[in-house]
Amino acid sequence: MKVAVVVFPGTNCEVDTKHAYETLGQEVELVWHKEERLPQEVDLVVLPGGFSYGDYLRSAAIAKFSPIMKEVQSHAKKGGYVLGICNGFQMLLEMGLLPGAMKRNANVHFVSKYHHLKVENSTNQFLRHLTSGQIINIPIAHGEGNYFIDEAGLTSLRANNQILLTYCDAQGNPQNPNGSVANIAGICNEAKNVFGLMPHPERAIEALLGSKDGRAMLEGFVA
Ligand SMILES: NC(=O)CC[C@H](N)C(=O)O
Repeated sequence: MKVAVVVFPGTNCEVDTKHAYETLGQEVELVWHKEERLPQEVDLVVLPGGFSYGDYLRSAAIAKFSPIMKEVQSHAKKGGYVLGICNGFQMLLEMGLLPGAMKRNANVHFVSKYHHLKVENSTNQFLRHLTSGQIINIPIAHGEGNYFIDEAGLTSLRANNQILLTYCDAQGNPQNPNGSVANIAGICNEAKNVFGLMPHPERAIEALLGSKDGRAMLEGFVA
């Protein structure tokens, strides 16, 4: 599988993401955001975490205008897989590839810690190696992770099984570290080829570093 990891000024998770996919035996290319073409025959485009353009205006508000984003849009429109992690999730929202928007965390603090998540739906490529209802532990690190969507949008996310992950405690009781509507930590589009989440699976691929629960997620795309 060929993975393209897009790098913006201010991105800081591209090396971890590349390392994670290389650990899974995949071919990974870092792609500078000024490029106008994605590598040929790319299977998965990852928009990694970080602070693109220093989060000026609001997270990902400027990154969406980068030249490579036209290609990312058309890759997604053709049914190609796109995964947005943290700042990458914020980009997918800004680009309209995923519904909803991100606000500052309700407590206006940057939160950086391990957090339990509940797998809400695993009938998709990304979470297929996990089970619906499973509790996993993955780091979060963000200042703007307060996911917002209106009532009608939430109803349609639920109806189409687009809610992937919610925040919870170790027993699976709902928790909310940032104010997100319905404790949402990750969603996908209706066609289930575009995925966005605030937690960082690429930081949870080795038990030695605290958790390898992210590995199963990243493996979802590997044939
Ligand atoms: N880790 C990240 O990707 C950070 C995302 C974003 N810049 C925020 O703080 O909300």
